[in-house]
Amino acid sequence: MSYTAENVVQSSTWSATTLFYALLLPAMILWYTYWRMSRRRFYELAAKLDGPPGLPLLGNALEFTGGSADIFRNLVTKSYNFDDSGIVKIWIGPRLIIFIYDPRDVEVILSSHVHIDKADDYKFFKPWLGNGLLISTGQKWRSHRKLIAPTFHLNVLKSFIDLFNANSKAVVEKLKKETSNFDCHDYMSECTVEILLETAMGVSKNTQGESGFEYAMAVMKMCDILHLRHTKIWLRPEFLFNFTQYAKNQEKLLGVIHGLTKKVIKKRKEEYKSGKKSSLMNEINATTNGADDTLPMKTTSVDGLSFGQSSGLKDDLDVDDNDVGQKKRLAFLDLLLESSQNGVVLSDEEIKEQVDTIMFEGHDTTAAGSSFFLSMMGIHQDIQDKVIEELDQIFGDSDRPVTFQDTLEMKYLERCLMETLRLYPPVPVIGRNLKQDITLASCNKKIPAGATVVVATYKLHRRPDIYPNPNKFNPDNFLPERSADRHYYAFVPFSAGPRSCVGRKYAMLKLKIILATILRNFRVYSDLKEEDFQLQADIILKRAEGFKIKLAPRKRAAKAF
Ligand code: HEM
Repeated sequence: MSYTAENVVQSSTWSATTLFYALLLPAMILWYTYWRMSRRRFYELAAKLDGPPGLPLLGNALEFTGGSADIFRNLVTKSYNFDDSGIVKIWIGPRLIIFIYDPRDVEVILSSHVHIDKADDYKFFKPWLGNGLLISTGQKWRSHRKLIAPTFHLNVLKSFIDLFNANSKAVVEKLKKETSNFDCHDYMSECTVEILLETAMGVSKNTQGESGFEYAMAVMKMCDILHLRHTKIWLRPEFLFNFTQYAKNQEKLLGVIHGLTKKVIKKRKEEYKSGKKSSLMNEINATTNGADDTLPMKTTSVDGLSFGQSSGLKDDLDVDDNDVGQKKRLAFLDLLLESSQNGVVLSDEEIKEQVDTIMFEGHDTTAAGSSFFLSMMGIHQDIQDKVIEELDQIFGDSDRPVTFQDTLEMKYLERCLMETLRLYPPVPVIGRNLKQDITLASCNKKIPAGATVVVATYKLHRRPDIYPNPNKFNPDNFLPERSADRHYYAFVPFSAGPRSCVGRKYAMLKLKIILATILRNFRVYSDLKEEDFQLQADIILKRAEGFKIKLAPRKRAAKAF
């Protein structure tokens, strides 16, 4: 054998490689042992919590395979085994996730000013929403929330009523062409995006044109991509996602979405510089100066009306008007622009992030809520009769637009809406990352810092000990005397506490006007029953088969005004 220089190099490379692999395995075992030991307390506390058995290393990850509807059904069915304990622990690889659905435990999380960090799953929103209100945390979230919450004050919302009416009328006109079974979600989605464009961004219908429609479509398609990334495990890592066609589509869609947001902000900024007040600001000032006296100026809440949450709960949307000075009563984008002109509170980028966040949060949630409501009406004809009776009492044969006072009188419709949000909460889970241990109020057990806690709203809302016959659609669950007996945190479709939904009152008011307008014009039917629903919970709860209903013009109905 001849020892050429080439052979010597080859054999030393080989022995170095062998040595590397020979050391790799023990190094990995050592690292893993150290890692497990450093998390010993984490594992000890986790072991005390109930949950289904999992596989080594993978944990319960295999439960998340299959289609969205299969995953949802599987998780809900398996969770029944843990109904007595009120919590379910699962592992996805090294990640510990605890689902909670006892109102006492839900209160510990949602009422806290400490546990406000969103779960890692929200990171897919980053390219779209940046550090907007939904995702941000700490001081940034606190200061922006303080700034934004007053723009959802009831007196600001009242000034949107004409726009809500005009868009409701427009959707009724579009629905007239549907003569057989169809999916109402597309209509609800388009309508909510258009309303948001007008109310939050001040883009009027006349100027929306093609760009408004293109934007609405892009928002809807972006939601689809995000939904996919939440359910398809292989689409989660950035480096794999970036290889797919979805990543390319996402880039294009974000171009459209961010393009319009930037354009609108730029235009409004120029108007501000030239001293031109927006038409929305003028309307709000007219309204808050007493043009509409259905509600005293100071009022933020109305007796007997909870605007979507237990009436005993209060959040920063319920602050007294005295604390929300006249200047702060501006429409969303106007307020952000004014703040940025007057100081350093918000940069252009931050304004863009907040506008994008409102457009996302305000659209898909409301579209799902209204589509579930229409489905319920179609299935429960006797209940629809009562809603129609109430509307006929309020409006008679008149085809006049809905006023704020009318919405206060829609008590039965409101109960149906609340019952819809109970059975089909558009946001079926709320995830938080724990930075500190918490002790569960229901059982005194601890959840360790580092775990993800998921408030399982869907399950909480169907607890048999809180809602008798919990799977039955029964609007009487929201009769005042029944609600009064319940734990405040037993009904949280809009979350609750300091990180509650900032659009809660906006959503309830808008939904009442859209849904009342539809039911003044049509009777809803459904061929399917609730047992036929294939629910999927990606981010927003939906019917996988689509929200199929049928409409028939109402005989006595007022024409769309
Ligand atoms: C039926 C309709 C709606 C439902 C069920 C709903 C539900 C929720 C829920 C459960 C959260 C908490 C999410 C979490 O912590 O992970 C939330 C947050 C939020 N919602 Fe809504 N929402 C609705 C409509 C709206 C509307 C119309 C807007 C705006 C116009 C809006 C804006 C927001 C914002 C900005 C947040 C983040 C608040 C923060 O973290 O401080 N939502 N919503």
